[in-house]
Amino acid sequence: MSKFVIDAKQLTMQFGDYKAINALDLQVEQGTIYGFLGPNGCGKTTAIRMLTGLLSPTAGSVNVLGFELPAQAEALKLHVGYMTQKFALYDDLTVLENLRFVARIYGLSRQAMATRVDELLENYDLRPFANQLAGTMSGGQKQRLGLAAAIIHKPKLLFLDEPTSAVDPQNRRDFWQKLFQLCEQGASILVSTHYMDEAERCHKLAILKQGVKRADGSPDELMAQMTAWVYEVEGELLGDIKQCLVVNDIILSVAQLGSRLRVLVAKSYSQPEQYLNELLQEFSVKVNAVRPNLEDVFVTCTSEGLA
Ligand SMILES: Nc1ncnc2c1ncn2[C@@H]1O[C@H](COP(=O)(O)OP(=O)(O)OP(=O)(O)O)[C@@H](O)[C@H]1O
Repeated sequence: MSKFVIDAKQLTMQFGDYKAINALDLQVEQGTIYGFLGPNGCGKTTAIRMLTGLLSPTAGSVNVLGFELPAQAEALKLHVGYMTQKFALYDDLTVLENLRFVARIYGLSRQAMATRVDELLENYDLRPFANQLAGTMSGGQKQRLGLAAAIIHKPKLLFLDEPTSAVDPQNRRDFWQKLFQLCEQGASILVSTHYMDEAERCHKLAILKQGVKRADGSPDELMAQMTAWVYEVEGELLGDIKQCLVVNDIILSVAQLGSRLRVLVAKSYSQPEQYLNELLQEFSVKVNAVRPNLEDVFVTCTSEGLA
């Protein structure tokens, strides 16, 4: 098998006149966590549904774990796990009943089911809730149950669609720790997210906008390839300073962070610091060059008007 667990070429999904995914090329290496980052409605779920074989693309080709989709979608199902955005288990079954139910769907024998369910109750801190109805659990507990159910059949590839949207930062950290453990055991993971701290944890990621991949690579590569300079402007009258900056074409974004403005300047301009100082000479300001972060990359890639 190729070293790629996902190899998609020119994958396209058209709903009527609208291209939800437009000519997506994607390669995900075995044993890695790959992130899909993008604003609401950019096509993350649609892409994941095509990569799991649940949705047939209107054009392009995709090979997942050696299976050609959509032709071999049925055979692929036993080898992948999929955790959807919303809790997809039964609220009126207990934790134990839910896990046993999913185990039966995947055809685990009685003995294998008992061993695996016990293992998951332990590893995912679900034992104290084993006999509690799933619908009465907290967001974090539901998320652990959702992940346990998605991996009950030990899939080689796991798809997670915004898995942490309903949990607090500590639960998010714990959840990511589990993902890294799964990776160490040989699984590969594709995860969609809105959170920059999650994106930074991925080995590689793609930034999507309106169905088009705007950039991909490791977080470090993406930051190095950024097409904008990043500055922070300190001073008084930040509202007026912002107004003065945003009307300029080479300023891609201005965002207030407490008592500073974070300003992205197009890299096509060669003397950005001098430019900012001249532009803001009527104000008393300090302009500092700073290191880009993933949020800057995201903003640059998804800004309106960028080619
Ligand atoms: N079955 C469908 N029929 C028509 N349009 C659809 C269908 N499924 C998705 N879309 C459209 O495709 C676009 C992408 O939707 P998708 O759910 O993939 O985005 P997303 O990036 O997952 O969004 P979010 O982050 O909000 O979950 C949206 O404009 C959506 O309305």
